[in-house]
Amino acid sequence: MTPGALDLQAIRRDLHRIPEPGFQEFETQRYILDVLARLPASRIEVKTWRTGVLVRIKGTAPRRVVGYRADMDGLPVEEATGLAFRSVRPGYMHACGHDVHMTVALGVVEHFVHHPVRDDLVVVFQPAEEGPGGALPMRESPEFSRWKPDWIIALHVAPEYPVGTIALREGTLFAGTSELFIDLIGQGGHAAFPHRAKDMAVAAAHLLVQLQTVVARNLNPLDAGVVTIGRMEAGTKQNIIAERARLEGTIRALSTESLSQMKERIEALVRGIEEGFSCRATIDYGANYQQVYNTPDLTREFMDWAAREGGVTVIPCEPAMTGEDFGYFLETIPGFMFWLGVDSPEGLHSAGMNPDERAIDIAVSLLTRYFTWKIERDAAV
Ligand SMILES: CC(=O)N[C@@H](CCC[C@H](N)C(=O)O)C(=O)O
Repeated sequence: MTPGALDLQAIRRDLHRIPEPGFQEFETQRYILDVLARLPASRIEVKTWRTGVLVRIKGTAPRRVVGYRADMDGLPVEEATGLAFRSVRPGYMHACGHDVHMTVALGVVEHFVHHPVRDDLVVVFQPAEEGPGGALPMRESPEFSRWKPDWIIALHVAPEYPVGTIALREGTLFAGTSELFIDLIGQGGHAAFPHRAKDMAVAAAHLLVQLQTVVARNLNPLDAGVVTIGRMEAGTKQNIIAERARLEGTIRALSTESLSQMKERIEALVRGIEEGFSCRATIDYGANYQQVYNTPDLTREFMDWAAREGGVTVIPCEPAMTGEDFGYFLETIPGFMFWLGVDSPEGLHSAGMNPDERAIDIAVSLLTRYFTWKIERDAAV
């Protein structure tokens, strides 16, 4: 195989067709393993962890291990891009760009297989970023621990930035998040006799509105937080009073303290609903993600290098309320994440999300030149 022989556009389109839920990325994993099998075996070692893949590319005189991470899962979104290579999985789509992330990672692997550098490079394909979170259990696994990088980076596609740009900042880039699942249990009954029932549709409607005060009336306006209920259901039929209701959402904040404060407030509101509507309620916080905190000196060094030699426009940006379990890698390993401009007409998690594929080559070139420069520069110091 000759350098640059992988057709990255075709790979991205193949991956785009087969989005899978977190920890069910079986076909995606097989596909990645097949692509890796097309590269010369002498320089790479490949391991699997659950539905993820870890690749170690041997350095020529390794002193350190450099890490790069891509995520793998899709989202429950019915694709509406009209693309010829649209998802073949009804109701599932790569609406968060993980198909692009994996393709860039494969491009990075291919480059370093043919252009080895001094240090070992570990490229991680991590499952379940959208939930329930693959980063923390992967980080704690023996497979990852044995190859633990000394520093690690990752990117995320950014629909709102033009191709040829990247955006990042030192310190907090993404919020800390917690999923939120609230179940309300009342008493069902005939629609004609509300006085003999405990209507959880009405209770859920009240709670939905009250939750809007958690940030607006409790957090310091100079702190950032968000509560979104993305799914709500109640009842079984139009003429039966709903015995049960469920609200599903996510809460986010830029500081751990604010996230705890929001949880306390939610719990107080839910207790109030129990009292006011004579019902029982349970709260489940599901998966919680650590903030993505970019190591300041590494990030600054990368921003300076990228503006000078990266061939991209570097945009210093504000933190975003998106979440990313990459924050768990950054909790114990220095590194950073950056936004990659892909100029999509519709945003992340939308049915029309359609990244400009030119960003793939730009990212592979940026990353491979940066790793090469940094590894050589650090070896010289
Ligand atoms: C980049 C991005 O969109 N990430 C997701 C992460 C999901 C976290 C978790 N499942 C939650 O909903 O809190 C995001 O929604 O920001």
